[in-house]
Amino acid sequence: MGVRSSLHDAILEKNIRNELSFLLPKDSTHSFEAMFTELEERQKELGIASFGASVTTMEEVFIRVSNMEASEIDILPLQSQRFSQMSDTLFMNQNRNMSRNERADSLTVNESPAVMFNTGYSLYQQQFRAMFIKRVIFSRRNWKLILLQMLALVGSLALLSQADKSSLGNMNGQSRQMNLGQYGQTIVPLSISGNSNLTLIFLKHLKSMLISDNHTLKEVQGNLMEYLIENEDCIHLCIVAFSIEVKRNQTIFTVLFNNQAYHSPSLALAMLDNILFMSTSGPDASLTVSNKPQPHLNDKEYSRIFSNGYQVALNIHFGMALLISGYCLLTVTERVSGAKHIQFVSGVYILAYWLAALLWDLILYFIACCFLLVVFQLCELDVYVTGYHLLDTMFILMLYGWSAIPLMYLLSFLFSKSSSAYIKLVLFNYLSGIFSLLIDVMFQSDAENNMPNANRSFLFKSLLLLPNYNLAMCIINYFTFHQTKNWCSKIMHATNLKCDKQNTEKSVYSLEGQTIGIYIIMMSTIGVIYLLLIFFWETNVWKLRKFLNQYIYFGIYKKYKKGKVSKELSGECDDDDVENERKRILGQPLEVLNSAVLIKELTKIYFNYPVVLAVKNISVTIQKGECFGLLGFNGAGKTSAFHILTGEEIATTGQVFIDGFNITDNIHKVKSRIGYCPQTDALLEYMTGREIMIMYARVWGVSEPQIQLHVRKWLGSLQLEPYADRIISTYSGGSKRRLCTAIALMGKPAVILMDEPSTGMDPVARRLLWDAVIQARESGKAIIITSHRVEECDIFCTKLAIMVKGKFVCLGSPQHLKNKFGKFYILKIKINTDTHKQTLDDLKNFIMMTFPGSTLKQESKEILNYYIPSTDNSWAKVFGILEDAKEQFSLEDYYVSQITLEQVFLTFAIPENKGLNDYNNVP
Ligand SMILES: Nc1ncnc2c1ncn2[C@@H]1O[C@H](COP(=O)(O)OP(=O)(O)OP(=O)(O)O)[C@@H](O)[C@H]1O
Repeated sequence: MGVRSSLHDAILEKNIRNELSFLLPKDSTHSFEAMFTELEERQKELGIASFGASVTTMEEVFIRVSNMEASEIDILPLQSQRFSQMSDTLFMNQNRNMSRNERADSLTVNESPAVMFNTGYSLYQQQFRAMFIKRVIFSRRNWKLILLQMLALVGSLALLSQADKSSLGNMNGQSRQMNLGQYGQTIVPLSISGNSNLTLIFLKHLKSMLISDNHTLKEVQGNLMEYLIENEDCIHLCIVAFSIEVKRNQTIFTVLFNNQAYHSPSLALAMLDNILFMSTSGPDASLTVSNKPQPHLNDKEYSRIFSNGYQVALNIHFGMALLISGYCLLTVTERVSGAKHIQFVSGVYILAYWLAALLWDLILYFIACCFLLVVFQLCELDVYVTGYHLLDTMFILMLYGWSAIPLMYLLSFLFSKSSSAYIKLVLFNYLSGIFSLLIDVMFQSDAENNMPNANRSFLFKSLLLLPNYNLAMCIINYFTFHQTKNWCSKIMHATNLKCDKQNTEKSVYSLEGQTIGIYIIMMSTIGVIYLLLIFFWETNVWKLRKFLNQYIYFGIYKKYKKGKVSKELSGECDDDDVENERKRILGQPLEVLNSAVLIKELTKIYFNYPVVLAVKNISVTIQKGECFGLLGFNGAGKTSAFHILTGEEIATTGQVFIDGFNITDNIHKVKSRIGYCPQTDALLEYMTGREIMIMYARVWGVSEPQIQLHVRKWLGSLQLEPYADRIISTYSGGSKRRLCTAIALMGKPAVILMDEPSTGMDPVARRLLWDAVIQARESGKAIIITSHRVEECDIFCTKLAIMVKGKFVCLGSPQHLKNKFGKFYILKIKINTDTHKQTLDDLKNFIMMTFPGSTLKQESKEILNYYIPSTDNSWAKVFGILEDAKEQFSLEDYYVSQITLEQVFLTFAIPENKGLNDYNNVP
């Protein structure tokens, strides 16, 4: 054909779809005129839509310097000649622009054996497994946190129970020995009036008795009563006192007791009896006197049975709040970081996602409960752990987990930070437990409160929706029920206990009286209710948001901002390509358009204050095997459009069809058809690169035996193998982007969306990314990409749109845009350093005369940089003239290229500019 016939050593670099790219050796610039002349003359005959030329970029030089040829993966195998010589590259386009070389084949995923994807139940099973393993890995990597939560539960219970232990342990009355030693070292005053044998013997035994416990015997002269009242020491230390009065044939023993000491009367009498017994039976004789309360349940003890149940419930609440609230951490983190959205977009079933999470969290919770039962045992809370009670308690605790964990998941939707979610949920759990109990106690016991019965019953029914209330009531009633039963078995006729047969023989699980049946039923039920609410939220919140956005907010906005809506959202555009595309889409039915992605009059308004019109009525189609580049400045609306395409945001008006499915109506069908690399790295940072890739391979349904190979291949394709077994949080920014890209590409999506995928990547990594994107495009996938690197889009995008303030301002292939908006060539002339000033002036005059309207944009000692109008100056003419000038002015070198896409793009930074017709505005 034209290029080869004129230039034999031209190398076909790429041949993709309707686009050819040649490498032209620099030595052959003399033949360029003939080649371009032939192309221009035979343009129609050869079916060439447009063509252009560009020069080697610095980036290519950088890669060369980076020794890529030494690497196993030679990503630029065909470009070796480009770097050794300063050559021009010719692009021939038929509406499409160039692509990367086709030889990055050592990486190609297309060559590997066909990957089998599971569907149906096997896929569900695989996804459940992936989600479960993800949770296990999180717990394994954060084992300290998990352990801390468990310790918080058992620790708080153990500590709090320790404080109550005395009251809990003293349920049975204990006997007490009547012994003066129990009061420490005391003073025993003794007053003797008169003498008798008996007095002497008494004195002897009293002394021997007191000496053993180091008590002080104080013989009082005078009035004993006065001594007892007035002596400072005695006021505190005299528990008993003796008085002996000898009257003729009579000796009177009087024993006095301190009536502030609870046991002193019986103690005093016991001492006197002991001494008298020793007097009659010898010094070794002794009487041991003890008191033991009768098993009688007074009102105080009766209320203690109940209060102890309450104490356990209150103590458990604190630890449970610390433990249960922790189950929101991963859920909030995944949602906020966008990792959950990527998982759903990759096709994870909602059921698999939540049930796997619940199963693993229940396993962890079960382990914590086992520790808790050990603490019950250690705290002597026998009623919960003896015999089959252990199983009952475990059953109650597990039911609480079943109801509380889904509630934590549900409430986690309210938070946007995991740390604040945890703190707030701890408070919620603790306070809801405490206050619900308070309300219960207040309204149960306060017979005088004048709340109507209906309201009271409503209040109690509402409390039953709180897992914490149900747990507390189970703990309390279980304790009370068994303690009451215990007491009833000891005292058959306890007046204040209901010990009748009906009460003592009923089951603790019954629904009547102070039992736990109703709470057990409620915990089982609300667990299911909360799970259903989660599924409802996940599946229907979309519809609710759609209704609010499209009908309520937009309806109101339209009413009050009629003028703005008709002006800004009309969809009309000055650019004929944008307008034609819009008309084509509006004028043809969906089936005729038959595109992988169809965006039809899409508008996105953020109804915040102030209202932001982010996307303003854009329409475009993207076919299979096409790569659509969305260019725009910061805040142009690219990410908003992306969010709508992935179902993260709701379109205010308009429709988006992905693979034929309307995303606004059927978001769930669309999801498994998208591979998405978001703007921010939505990775699970506690996993390794390999682990996350394996997880996504399972999510996509890659058959188990093929997973390792498939993952290795994708890790290799983006040169991630060396870091594959490192935790993602230790990756560099560029490596994280590569991983995100690999995840977006690895499945079997029909459409791949990439939001600034190359941000932070070095040139080598970028090349790898381009190769991977090109391979995906060639395999028939539709790709939509946003990037601030315009040259990147120039390389692999087949269609481009530049977005300014939410609108498309131009649309078409890169070559088309360059031809349309860049009505000039860039000419760089390298002059010899020894060129005379006169010759230089002659050269400048020559250029200005030969190419009228040219502008000298830059001038340095060696280089002259001109912009030459392309109208009336064909490629052939320019090359012909410059070849002559090269000899005439002894130029060292020159090259001509068309303008870059970046220059086209930058012109739109000035809104008044409509392309590059006035190249004084060109940067
Ligand atoms: N959640 C939001 N709430 C309110 N306004 C928003 C929200 N997200 C984006 N915007 C606004 O919408 C406009 C478009 O933002 P968007 O993020 O889509 O731009 P972009 O082209 O992706 O920018 P960048 O290149 O910086 O990523 C901006 O004015 C932005 O402030």
